Amino acid sequence: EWGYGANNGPDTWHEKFPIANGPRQSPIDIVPSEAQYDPELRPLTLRYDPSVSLDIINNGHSVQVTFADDEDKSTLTRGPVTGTYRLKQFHFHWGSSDDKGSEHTVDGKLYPAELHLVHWNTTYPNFGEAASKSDGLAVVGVFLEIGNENPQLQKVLDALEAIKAKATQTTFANFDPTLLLPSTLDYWTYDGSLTTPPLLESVTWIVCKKSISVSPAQMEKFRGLLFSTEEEPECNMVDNYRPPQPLKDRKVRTSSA
Ligand SMILES: O=C(Nc1cc(S(=O)(=O)[N+](=O)[O-])cc([N+](=O)[O-])c1O)Nc1c(F)c(F)c(F)c(F)c1F
Ligand SMILES: [Zn+2]
Repeated sequence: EWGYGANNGPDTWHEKFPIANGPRQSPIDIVPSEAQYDPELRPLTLRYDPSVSLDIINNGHSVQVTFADDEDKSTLTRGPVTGTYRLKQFHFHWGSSDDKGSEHTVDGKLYPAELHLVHWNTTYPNFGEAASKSDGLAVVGVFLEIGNENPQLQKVLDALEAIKAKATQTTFANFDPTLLLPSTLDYWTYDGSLTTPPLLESVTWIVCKKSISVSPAQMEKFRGLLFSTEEEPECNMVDNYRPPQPLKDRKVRTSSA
């Protein structure tokens, strides 16, 4: 089973998922001076409804909050996409120390963590169908930076005690992910992939320029999670990030000059 360890980590994924060496893999190092301002890019419109948040899961790779996606209640529109994309889940990637943890980097800078909000294109019947199409998914990435305690993030962290081990979950109702977003939604965008197997090249990445805060104590809460099940020896869930991949024949566009 793939993971982030020495024997099953990102450098081995190509064995079962050859697309790992494909033309549009994620994450990437974002170089702001090389990003192309595109005046046709519209503001990103995120409209989230807390009533459709369902549960919080330790899936053995990350902590994920899932949403009911049978109606257009939590959507992503405009920005670099056409049509309507529905929020399916959000999750995080983080490090074993504050000097690493994000998947995207900016001029080589790593952040302590990165939030991913995963949406699927409603021109397709469901998430699984969309995930195999080149315009099927849109993931919003938000960097977490060490600073003041983040009260909205704390609601997620307070639920972690109940889902310490892999394959555990609990209900997580009335959570509004809007409160996890930065104050302005200027972004970089490029065509990429899932950053975990199956690494499908179906993601329009929308990486926010502004970060949100996380305190050192809050980072420690993420690090208390386990990759391991209740039956296995404890293995802390840390460094669950894929390193940057070759840009190859791609351009990064920016929504603001
Ligand atoms: O649902 C998925 N979510 C997902 C994506 C990422 S991601 O880091 O790749 N991402 O896109 O942000 C990270 C985590 N995570 O919990 O760490 C995730 O759970 N992945 C996924 C899948 F598991 C499949 F079996 C599949 F068929 C498919 F189409 C998928 F897209
Ligand atoms: Zn992710």
